Amino acid sequence: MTDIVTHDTTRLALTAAGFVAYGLTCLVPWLRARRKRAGQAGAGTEGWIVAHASQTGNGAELAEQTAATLRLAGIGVRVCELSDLTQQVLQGTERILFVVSTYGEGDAPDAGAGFAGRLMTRRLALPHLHYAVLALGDRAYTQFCGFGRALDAWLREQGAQPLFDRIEVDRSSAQAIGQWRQQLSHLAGTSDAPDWSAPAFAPWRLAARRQLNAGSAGAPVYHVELVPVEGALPPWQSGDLVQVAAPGDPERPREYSIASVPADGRVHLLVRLHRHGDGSTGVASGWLCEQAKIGATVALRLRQHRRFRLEENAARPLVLVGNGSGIAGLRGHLRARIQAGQGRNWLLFGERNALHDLHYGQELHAWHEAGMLERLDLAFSRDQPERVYVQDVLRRQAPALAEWVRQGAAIYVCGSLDGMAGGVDAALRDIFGADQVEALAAQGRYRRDVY
Ligand SMILES: Cc1cc2nc3c(=O)[nH]c(=O)nc-3n(C[C@H](O)[C@H](O)[C@H](O)COP(=O)(O)O)c2cc1C
Repeated sequence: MTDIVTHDTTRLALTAAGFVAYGLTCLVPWLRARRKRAGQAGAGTEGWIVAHASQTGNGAELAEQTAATLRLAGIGVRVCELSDLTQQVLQGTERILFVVSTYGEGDAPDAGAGFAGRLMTRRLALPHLHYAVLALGDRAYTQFCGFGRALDAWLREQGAQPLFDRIEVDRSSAQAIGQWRQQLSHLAGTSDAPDWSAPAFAPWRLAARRQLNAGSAGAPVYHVELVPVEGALPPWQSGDLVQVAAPGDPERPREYSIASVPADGRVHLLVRLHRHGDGSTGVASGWLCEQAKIGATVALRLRQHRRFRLEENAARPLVLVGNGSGIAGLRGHLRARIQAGQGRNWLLFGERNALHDLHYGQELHAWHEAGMLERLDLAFSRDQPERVYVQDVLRRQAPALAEWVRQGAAIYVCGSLDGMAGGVDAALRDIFGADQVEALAAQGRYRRDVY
C-alpha cells in the first residue's frame, strides 16, 4: 500500500495524468449520454403540436381553441397544418393533437392531402408519440369521418399511443366538441378552459331576391341580399362564407359563399333551389328562395374561410375557375379585385346554356369591356352537340394558362366537387405535372372551395 506513496515528482505527475485520463474516459460518455438525455427531454418539453386539416375552417378554428386551452394551462403549443408535418417532426415530438375533417368520399381535405400521400403510405416507427384525434364529419356521408379514422388507424399501426379514444363530430355537434374539451382540460390539468362557443347567429333582413336563370333547364338559382337588422355591417373578406339557420332545421345550418364585399353594403348570396324526388323543396334553400318574404328575418353568421381568401395573392394575377353556383365565391373575389383596381383577372366559367345560365352575365361582360376582367372564357355544356366543360376550355388554353402561372398567377376553383373540381385538377396536372400543381398548392397559389 505504501508503494504508491512517493515523493518522486515524475511518478506523481504520471499517476495524476493517469487519473485524469481515466476520469476523461468515464466523463466523455457520461457527458454524451447527459446531452442526449437533455436533447430528448428538450424535444418533449418544447411543447405540443396541434395539427389541423380543414377545408372550410371549422377544424382550423377548433385547433386554435384547442391550443388556447392548452396555453392557459401553461403548455407550449404550436399550431400547424397537417401537411406541414414532416417525418422528422413526427419522430421528434411526443404529443400531437390532430383535428381533421373529411371530404369527397371519405378523403382528406386539401390541407391534409399532402400528409396522406407523403406519409400515410409509409411505415414509420412512432412509439414515442402520444396523440389524439378529433375527427369532423357528417353522418349523411357513407364514409363518416373517413379521413380521421384512417389517420387514427395509421398512427396506431406505427406504434403511436392514443391519449384517449378518437372523438367524432357529426356536423359540429356541440356535445362531441364538449367531450374533446373535457379531455383536454383533463390532460392539461385545468378546469378553466376558455369559452369555445361559436359566434351567435344574428338576425339579418332579407332585403332583395331575384331569380338569375329564368327559363333554365336546370334548377332555379336566386340572387339574395341581406342586411343586419341592427348595428353596422360586420367585416369580412372575399372568399368568406355565411351560415344560415333556417327555421325548419336550425340545428343544421347551411353554408353559402359570400358573393359581395363589405363596400357593397350587403351580403349577397347565390342560392340554388333544391328539389327532392317527391317535389318538395330543400329546407334551407326552399325557405330562402321561396317561402321567406322580403323583409323576413334570417338567422345568419359570418365564417372566415382562410383557405379561400385572397391574402398574399391579392397582388398576383388571378385565374378564377368555376361552374354553376360556384360563381358566387368567384364574384366576391372579382368585386374585391375591381375595388382594388387590380384588373389582371381571368374567369373560366361553365354552365349549361348561354341564354339562361350565365349568372351575373351583364356585370361580367361590363367588367370585361372595361378591362377589369382581362379574359373571360365560357363553357356552355349543352349549347352544341358535344358536351364542353370548363376543364376542356382550360386544356385548350394551356399555353395561355402556363404563361399566366409563369407570371405568378394564383388559381382559385369554386363550384361542384363532382365532375368540375376533379376535372379541373386532372387538367392542371396534365398541363403542369403533379409536382408543380402540388408546389402551387403548397405556396397557397392553388385554392379550392368545392362542395
Ligand atoms: C363536398 C363535401 C364532401 C364531404 N364528404 C364527407 C365524407 O365523406 N365524410 C364525412 O364524414 N364528412 C364529409 N363532409 C362533411 C365535412 O367533413 C364537415 O362539414 C366538416 O365539419 C367540415 O370541416 P372543415 O370546415 O374543417 O373542413 C363533406 C363535406 C363536403 C362539403
